[in-house]
Amino acid sequence: MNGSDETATIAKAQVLIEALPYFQRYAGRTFVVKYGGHAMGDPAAARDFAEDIVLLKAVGINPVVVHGGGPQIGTMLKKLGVESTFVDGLRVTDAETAQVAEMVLSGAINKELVGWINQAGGKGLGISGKDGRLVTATKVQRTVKDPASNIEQAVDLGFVGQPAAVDTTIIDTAVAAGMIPIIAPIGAGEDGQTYNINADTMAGAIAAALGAARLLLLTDVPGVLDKQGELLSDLTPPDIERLREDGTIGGGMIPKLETCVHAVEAGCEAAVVLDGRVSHAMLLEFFTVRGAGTLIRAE
Ligand SMILES: Nc1ncnc2c1ncn2[C@@H]1O[C@H](COP(=O)(O)OP(=O)(O)O)[C@@H](O)[C@H]1O
Ligand SMILES: CC(=O)N[C@@H](CCC(=O)OP(=O)(O)O)C(=O)O
Repeated sequence: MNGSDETATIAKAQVLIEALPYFQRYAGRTFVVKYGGHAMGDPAAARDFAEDIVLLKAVGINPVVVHGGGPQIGTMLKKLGVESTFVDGLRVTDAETAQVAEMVLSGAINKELVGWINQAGGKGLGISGKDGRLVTATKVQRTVKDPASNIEQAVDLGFVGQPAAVDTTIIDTAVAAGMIPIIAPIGAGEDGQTYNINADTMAGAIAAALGAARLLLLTDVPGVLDKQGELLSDLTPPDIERLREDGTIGGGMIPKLETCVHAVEAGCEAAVVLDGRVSHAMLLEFFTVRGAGTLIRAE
């Protein structure tokens, strides 16, 4: 072992020693982790992510992974010559787009993630919201303001769904059998219609239904930032409302934080927005005194 290997090993051991009380505190609890499509782009980071998930399982925590894949769906649609548009961060989904989204999310990405988890020594079980009737979806209804008249008008997003009911039996069964559920954000309606669901929304609904100790949203920023770009480390739902009103948060951060508020108000203990680009970001968040990212708790 050379000098720099030794230093790295000592640093890892120090993180693990610091982590011991946290392992005990969370043993037997569920962590729902949303892994976004952007974060998956870097194979080294993906390997670290899979190792962290398997480590959580090894120390007695039950990780449940919900993955995205927006950029990957976009690439496939482009190859097929299909145009994609978004309303409030949601992909307008016609029948062909729904088919492509299911193929990319439930087929390619889901199985790739299962592969990484298995390579890291875990037992991944790849499913979507359809399996075991995990998520029954209903169509999302949205309105947008017409800039000319300032009047709210209904906009049809097609087959974009939201979880209306969550039956966690398949997750409970997989966890009891020592597996790590890896969930694609696709659901079916009562009538069997396939719905494309925003991955943050899917993760929040599952975290709420499981009464998870944590909902973790791994994204491409250090957390929620103030107007000066400084990290806001603790937020409550009223803080989030204020940040929204004064324009501090925008874009994709709005649905993300809506999901966090919904989850913590519906039974998840706390949600965290953190930087999925940072190596071992989850371990730093959970198992160090300093933490990382933005923690959101109900008041
Ligand atoms: N106050 C804020 N703090 C951090 N990010 C913000 C804020 N307001 C808007 N954002 C945007 O939200 C983005 C994260 O949301 P999104 O792009 O939907 O992430 P993901 O693809 O990981 O789901 C950031 O990259 C940033 O551009
Ligand atoms: C309705 C809707 O927008 N669904 C998303 C599902 C994937 C997703 O949310 O992936 P990320 O987390 O990587 O963005 C989409 O079609 O892109």
